[in-house]
Amino acid sequence: MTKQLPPLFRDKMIDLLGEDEFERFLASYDQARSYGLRVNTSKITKADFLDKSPFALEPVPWASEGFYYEEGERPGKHPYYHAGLYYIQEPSAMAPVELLQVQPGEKVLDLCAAPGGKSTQIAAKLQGEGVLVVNDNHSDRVKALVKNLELFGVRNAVVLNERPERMLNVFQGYFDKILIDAPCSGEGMFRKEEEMMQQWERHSVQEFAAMQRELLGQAAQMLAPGGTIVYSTCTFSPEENEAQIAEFLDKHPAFDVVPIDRFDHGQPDWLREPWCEETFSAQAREAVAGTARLWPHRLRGEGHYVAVLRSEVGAEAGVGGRAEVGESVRAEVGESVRASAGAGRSGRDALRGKGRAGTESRVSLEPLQAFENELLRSEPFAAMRLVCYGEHAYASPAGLPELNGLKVVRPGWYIGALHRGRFEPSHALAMGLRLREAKRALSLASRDERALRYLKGETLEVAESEIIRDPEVTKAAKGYCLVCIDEHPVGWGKWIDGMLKNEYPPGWRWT
Ligand SMILES: C[S@@+](CC[C@H](N)C(=O)[O-])C[C@H]1O[C@@H](n2cnc3c(N)ncnc32)[C@H](O)[C@@H]1O
Repeated sequence: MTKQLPPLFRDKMIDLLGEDEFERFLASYDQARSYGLRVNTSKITKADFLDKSPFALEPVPWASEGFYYEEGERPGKHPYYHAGLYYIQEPSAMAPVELLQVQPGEKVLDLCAAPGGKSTQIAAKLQGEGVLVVNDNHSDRVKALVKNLELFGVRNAVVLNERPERMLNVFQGYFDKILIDAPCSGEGMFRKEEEMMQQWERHSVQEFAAMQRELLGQAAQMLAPGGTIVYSTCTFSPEENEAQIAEFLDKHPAFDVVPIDRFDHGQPDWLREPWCEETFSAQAREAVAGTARLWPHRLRGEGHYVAVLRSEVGAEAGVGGRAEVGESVRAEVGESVRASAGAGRSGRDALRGKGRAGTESRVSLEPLQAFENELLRSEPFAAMRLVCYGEHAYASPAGLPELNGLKVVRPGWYIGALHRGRFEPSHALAMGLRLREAKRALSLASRDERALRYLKGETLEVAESEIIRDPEVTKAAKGYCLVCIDEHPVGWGKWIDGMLKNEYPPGWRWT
């Protein structure tokens, strides 16, 4: 393995680390890597998960919900994975969100979010309260992001597929917290993913540094006064790390670095030729010592860099000044979602929406209301804004600005389709519910062979007595029911005469 490191990378690391430290660093490439998962505490408490965990777990010291599991375990092949009880995540990658210190109720942006590892971590910290906007400019990667958020049962996320410069006017000074998990040269991932080495040879560090500089400036404009940005990369190069932060601090005097004590420090000494120009202020150079480096030879995880940047409480909103948008933000018919109904019940009998052709349509909400009355014990959308996109209904988190003109992939929690007078609940709705919220449900034990058969998409034999319902409220067993495994929702089924018709989506099935 060590022989295959790109020679230029090897030479640069010797220059940065010195011969002795480099030898220790190099030896880490021959050591086994660590594997991690993070418990979804919006679905299950850590204690309950540890009680029923089928894997031997050991806490990741820097991530409150993170655990190491042993090589050879296959957490992706367990019904609890399909129930969204955890996310499989490299342990060092858990650090940035932990350092963002997200609190329930905050407005949080994950600017470079796909495939969503850190978005799901933020969502768990928000506990369903507040607003989570996640964005990625890569349209294919956004699909995985949507799937991971749905699997995690996130209710309060909006998914965008935008270039950040087009978001500036809409979100000027809006967010309490912003994560920039920046596109980078990926040097810290060489051990985990060897193909990153070929990618490193194709793209220069300078190419990524230019993108990172822009992203930092754009995030500053979308941050509320007193807000926090966490900037992270999975690379070692000072050009993409300390130099980005020093340059940002010199350009944005309203920001300070919040020092991180838990990890090795950032390296002011590396702010020099041949890696960087030596033009940074003494203050900025000193401040980068408060940023963090996660080294694969000094902890159980891959290589990362993290900086926490806080803006002054009294700073002007959008501290970078007014948004400079290269092109005007225009409405994209068919891409944007018109939100027109309030959250109140009275405004819910019909929704005005936009169809793909851009024609205004009125969508009757009666079938959705009938479904809620029949199936849902709680009112999960009560504090949200219902929006329609063609036939598709979403519950959007309260307090969002109008998103017109932006490429919105999900304006909120996807509830289902209103089609020819019927309501078809979405898989995302099932994943975002709890067993206690359903008036009709089936809970299979994970050891019951039908649990796996359900996940494979098979029709099941289910006795009427197995359908959980409160006879006071719902007498009939017939119809939609929330299917759970060990009481955790995994999807919908339709029960009739001793059979459960399987509604588990084909793209999600156990293979
Ligand atoms: C390091 S990855 C993010 C990983 C993700 N945070 C996670 O934890 O799963 C960086 C992401 O940035 C996206 N990206 C690159 N340039 C971008 C830009 N200008 N704006 C938004 N996203 C961008 C890439 O498509 C990529 O998905």
